Amino acid sequence: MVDNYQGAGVESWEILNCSPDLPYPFPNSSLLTPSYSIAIAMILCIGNILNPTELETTIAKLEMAEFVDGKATAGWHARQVKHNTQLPQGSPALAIVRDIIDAALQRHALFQMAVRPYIVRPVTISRYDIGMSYGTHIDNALMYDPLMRSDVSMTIFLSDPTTYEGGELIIESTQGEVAFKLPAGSAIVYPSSTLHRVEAVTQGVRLAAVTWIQSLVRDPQQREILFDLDTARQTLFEASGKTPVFDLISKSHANLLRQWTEF
Ligand SMILES: O=C(O)CCC(=O)C(=O)O
Ligand SMILES: [Fe+2]
Repeated sequence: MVDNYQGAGVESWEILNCSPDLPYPFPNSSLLTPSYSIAIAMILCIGNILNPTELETTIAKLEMAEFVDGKATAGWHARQVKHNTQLPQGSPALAIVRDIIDAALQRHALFQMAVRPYIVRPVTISRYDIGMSYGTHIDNALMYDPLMRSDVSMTIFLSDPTTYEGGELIIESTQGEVAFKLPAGSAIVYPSSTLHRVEAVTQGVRLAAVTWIQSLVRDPQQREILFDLDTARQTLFEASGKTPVFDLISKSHANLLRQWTEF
């Protein structure tokens, strides 16, 4: 088996345009259109990570669940700026929602292709009521149970963005800050190496699932090259089948993957 994604219909994948200048949602059926608008490699917004049924079940579980102070799971420095609540370990709702999201991530071809997950942490479910925020921080590089390195951070937005004010995820780069607030059920994946924060919620409630991933390809620029090559060869395959050009790109893709993976 070469990989899981060969021949997958590119049209069925949905990349959202992350550009803050454009209204969301901004579904984009072409994988060839750049979807990341700032200089950090591999910031990707993925539409409909959860389908409507999964989203509905998740929200129903969270509406009845009890949340606790989120400081417990932050590193000693992030704790100072973390003002939110989370589902506690042992919460029945957490177990159900984790299963739903885990299954959704495993079957999602675009997530798999862009992130190349080796270890995906069980999600944390957070809730920001009015006045809550999470100030600028860097995510822990190493995480335990299971022991892993965080390469990719992910937020799955669970609340309809029209139901709350504020709560944008802000990612800092040398070129400035970019704000993300995605439709419910959509996700952003971004390198864990970035400083980021969640703006204060000023109206409504922001629910989100966050997690961290150790990738088979730790370098975001290498991940981006592999993603672009994979996208190009699959688009070529859709257009003209298994041509010699397709074979050449597939060869380069496979051989770079061989050079750059670690586990
Ligand atoms: O809720 C978010 O969008 C991000 C939260 C975050 O940065 C974290 O939990 O480390
Ligand atoms: Fe974070």
